[in-house]
Amino acid sequence: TDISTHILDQRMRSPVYNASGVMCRETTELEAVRHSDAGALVSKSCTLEARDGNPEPRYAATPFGSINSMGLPNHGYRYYLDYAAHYDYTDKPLFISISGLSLADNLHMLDAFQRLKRPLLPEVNLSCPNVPGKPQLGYSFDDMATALTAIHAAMDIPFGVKLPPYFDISHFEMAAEIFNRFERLKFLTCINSIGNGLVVDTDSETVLIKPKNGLGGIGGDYVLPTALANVNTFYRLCPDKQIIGCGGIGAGEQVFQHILCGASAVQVGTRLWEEGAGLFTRLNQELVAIMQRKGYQCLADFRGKLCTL
Ligand SMILES: C=Cc1c(C(=O)O)[nH]c(=O)[nH]c1=O
Repeated sequence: TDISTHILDQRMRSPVYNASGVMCRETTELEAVRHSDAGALVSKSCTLEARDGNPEPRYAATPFGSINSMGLPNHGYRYYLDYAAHYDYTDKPLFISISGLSLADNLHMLDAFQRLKRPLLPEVNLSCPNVPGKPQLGYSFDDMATALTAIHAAMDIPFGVKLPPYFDISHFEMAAEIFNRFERLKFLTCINSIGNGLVVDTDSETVLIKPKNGLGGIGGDYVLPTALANVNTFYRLCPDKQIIGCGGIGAGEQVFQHILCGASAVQVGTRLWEEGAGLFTRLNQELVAIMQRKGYQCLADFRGKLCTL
């Protein structure tokens, strides 16, 4: 049973890896993912300068997932640039998440990464919901089109975007029309957390996290139907791009479902935060078991083959 996959021309022995933001801010964390059974790794979204992020508590696990308002804590892009400069790309693909506070910052960082002349894969984050005062690009179609036009003009290497969840068919169509303008935009990672949820503790009658009156991005089981809808809809609307699925993955079954909906690879956030890097070994084993039960030899046997009624 072969669970390998490719993003562009880069082979992954497993289709599963971390979601940006989880187990990827420190080089020690990136190395833990690299030494695990994950098929790739992605770094924490970076900004021009290092950031402490929002006051704690800023992450909480809940019965069916998680809520976070980290506030983009990271060491600044040079830290991840150094990791990318020395990385051994023959091992597993390295994705670099970029989340500048301005288009100029994004262009500056992306240029620095492409000048490394290394096969890293930039994932431009259009969907951070937790930087106070910064509306996320993914929900402003004109601003997103402007930013992607400038990024595409500046980028010689292929890149991807990390997208927020969309919920309205016309929004799917408008977003896809924008993405399809850009040939070197090669992958779409769907979805980021569902922004600005609120989790309340009944006993204390209090929110769980400190920033933003307790509002934060929702992940985990709660978001699986939305994640699958975004994966499958962009899979159908953007046939020249690969889709990376993210959202609601806790077992091999959800890995299978994301791939069935069209994903070429999948990322795990909440479940990885809660379980640790051994998760990847478990997910790979569970995916193999499902494939064997169904008689599939490889991921292409079922990728994108979701049946409709
Ligand atoms: C990059 C900021 C993000 C953050 C964060 O750092 O607060 N949390 C998310 O759930 N998604 C993000 O994209």
